Amino acid sequence: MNASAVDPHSPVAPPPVVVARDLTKVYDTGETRVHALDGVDVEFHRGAFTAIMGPSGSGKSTLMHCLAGLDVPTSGSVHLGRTQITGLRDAELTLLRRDRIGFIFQSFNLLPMLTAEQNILLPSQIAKRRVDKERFDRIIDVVGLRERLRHLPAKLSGGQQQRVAVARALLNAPEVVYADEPTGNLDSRSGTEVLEFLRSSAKELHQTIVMVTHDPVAASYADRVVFLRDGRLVDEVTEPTAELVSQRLLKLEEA
Ligand SMILES: Nc1ncnc2c1ncn2[C@@H]1O[C@H](COP(=O)(O)OP(=O)(O)OP(=O)(O)O)[C@@H](O)[C@H]1O
Repeated sequence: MNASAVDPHSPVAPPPVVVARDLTKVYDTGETRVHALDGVDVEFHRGAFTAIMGPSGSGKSTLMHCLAGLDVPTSGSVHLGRTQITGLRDAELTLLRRDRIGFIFQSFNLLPMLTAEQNILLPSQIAKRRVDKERFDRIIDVVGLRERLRHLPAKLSGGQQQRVAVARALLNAPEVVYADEPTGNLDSRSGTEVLEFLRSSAKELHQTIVMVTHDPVAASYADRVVFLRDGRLVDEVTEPTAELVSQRLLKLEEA
């Protein structure tokens, strides 16, 4: 069965992969206190592809950073599986991010002197992790990089570079992949390729993906879109279309 089709409210549904409870983040700059997150409760289930949207300054990046252990919330909790990541020490967080979370950024963050293949394998080498050859081959074929494995990043298009970054993030089958504006630097054709790949890896590899985006078209590839305003989760759409997402976003910006 397709894991993304699991009803999360069913009594036999598996527990969510990521759970945030009453998450707050206050930035105190001396003169002002900004409530970047103001009591956010959210869950992400295995194989779900979720987009986080909201007007500029609504707290999207702060939420993703707190979920991923890149930033520490002022209060509230975040669990990844059974691990409560809020409260972990820096060294423990570093290992957790390395071993259990995948990251995709707007800038592809590839090392220029390494080939596509070497870039994809690098995190596993650093972590001294055995590479699952079958998964490697499957991912390479799904992202369509077979003919490009020996190329340096400079010889690849932007879309191909981002596909290398996506393959790198997925290779270790992390419990969750966080993607921060993954198509922000891509032309629309390359962006579509990357989004289609993210969608198929959620559906076919049951990969849990959480993506921050400003783009309603990008968000329409997700199964669910959650909307933030002023640090609060205020709306949600399942099976989104770009039109529906645009309308909801417009409503938030006008409110
Ligand atoms: N380091 C910081 N110090 C002070 N205020 C901050 C800091 N980081 C973020 N903020 C504030 O917190 C709020 C949420 O910021 P955040 O970057 O999470 O929003 P966003 O929705 O990701 O915005 P954008 O869409 O513009 O990237 C904003 O008001 C922002 O100014």
